[in-house]
Amino acid sequence: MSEHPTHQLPSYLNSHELGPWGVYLEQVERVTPYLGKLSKWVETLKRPKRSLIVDVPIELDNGTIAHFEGYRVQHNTTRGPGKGGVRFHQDVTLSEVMALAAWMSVKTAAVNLPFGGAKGGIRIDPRNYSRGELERITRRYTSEIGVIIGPNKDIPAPDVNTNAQTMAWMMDTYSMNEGATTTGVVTGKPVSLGGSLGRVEATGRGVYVVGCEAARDKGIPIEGARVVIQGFGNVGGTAARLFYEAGAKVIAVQDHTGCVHNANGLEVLALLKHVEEHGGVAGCPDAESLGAADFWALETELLIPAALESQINEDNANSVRARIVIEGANGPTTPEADDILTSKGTLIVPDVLANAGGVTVSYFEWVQDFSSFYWTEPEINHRLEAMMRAAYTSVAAVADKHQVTQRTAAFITACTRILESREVRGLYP
Ligand SMILES: NC(=O)C1=CN([C@@H]2O[C@H](COP(=O)(O)OP(=O)(O)OC[C@H]3O[C@@H](n4cnc5c(N)ncnc54)[C@H](O)[C@@H]3O)[C@@H](O)[C@H]2O)C=CC1
Ligand SMILES: O=C(O)CCC(=O)C(=O)O
Repeated sequence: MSEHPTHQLPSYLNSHELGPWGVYLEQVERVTPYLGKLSKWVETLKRPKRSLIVDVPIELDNGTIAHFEGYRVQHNTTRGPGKGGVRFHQDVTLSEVMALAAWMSVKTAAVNLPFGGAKGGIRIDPRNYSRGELERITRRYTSEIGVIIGPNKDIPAPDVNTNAQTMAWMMDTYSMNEGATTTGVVTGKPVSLGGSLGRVEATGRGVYVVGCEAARDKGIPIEGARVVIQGFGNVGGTAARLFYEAGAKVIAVQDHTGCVHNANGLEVLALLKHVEEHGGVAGCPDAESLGAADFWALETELLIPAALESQINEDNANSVRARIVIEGANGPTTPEADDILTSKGTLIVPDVLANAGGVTVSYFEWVQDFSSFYWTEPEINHRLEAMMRAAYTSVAAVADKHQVTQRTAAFITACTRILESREVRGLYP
């Protein structure tokens, strides 16, 4: 009998040097023993279904031509169309987008939305470009990835440094190329274009809801609880406001401009205004500035990483003194840091559960666009909160049953759903 190398990964997929993709592969390794007979299919989770790298050329305001590298990765579409945001960041890589797409597959399955996972990105620091240049970049990128996106194929949404305006340009470009207005091709659009009420705040609201559930499990009252947040954009800023309004004390915030700290609690509304006016938290009045090492070592009930990947790692995990980590960001904790925190008794509510509020309301938006029937904001928030609570309860129950972390429990739930669908669909075209 000849030996066929059936499980050999393509070289670009198998290195643990590959940053976030390596982290994701490690997470899949950890869940495999819990998948029973379905583990036969686990290889499908270790390779993206489709990865597209595109050149995005535009004319800059000064008349020169610039080229940007863009990506769209569809990790898995077994349970439905690809779904996931588009990131504009100078450090975006294919490995990062592959991992972010894979986490979307796990996330949509963990909360049982009828989607697969996808993600996109452009390697650019948007702060260095004018609004007109960003519009041209977004439109050209949309045309380049237009062959693989669509309301039944893959539906982009906002992520780091993109917003409702970016989605409006994407929707308009796709619609012009198709010759028909197609609102359902992206979510996170302006409400005037078929966007959903509540989408802007949805991810932060979901973080708040599962944060309250986790705090209750740990016997921590939200009123007076200390909260430390990294990232003060869409996710971190909204979560900060909701915890602050519920009586928690947001004692420190870090963003790309620095860290600010006030042991008595920051004035979150004033801080949001300061960021709007100055572009970052640095220089905020009534707060002292803090070095990064001191920021991570702050004693706190809740720590919310809401910026980028691998921020809690083997260099700082030992110093973390948080009782609960709520992962607003995607992939903020490396597997090594996961182990260190877990051994210290820290409860980690994983990204694929904690930040699923955004894609949940994106799902509501997609449904509303298809039916052209729009829901009220209280209706949306009520459904979102119910789905987040149900997802938290079911992941916590799986964690309890198998005596594993909530991350492994969320992966067990999600990978089982994806691989069951894979098995019943079969492989042949
Ligand atoms: N926007 C959404 O609906 C969702 C976002 N996420 C994830 O949440 C995280 C944050 O996304 P958004 O809030 O949308 O982005 P955003 O662009 O609105 O805000 C990003 C924040 O991170 C900060 N930041 C960037 N680099 C940093 C660094 N090196 N150190 C400290 N802070 C830094 C920025 O200053 C900013 O405050 C990302 O991991 C994203 O993938 C997850 C689910 C949905
Ligand atoms: O709203 C969406 O479709 C996806 C949001 C996203 O990119 C994420 O959850 O990481």
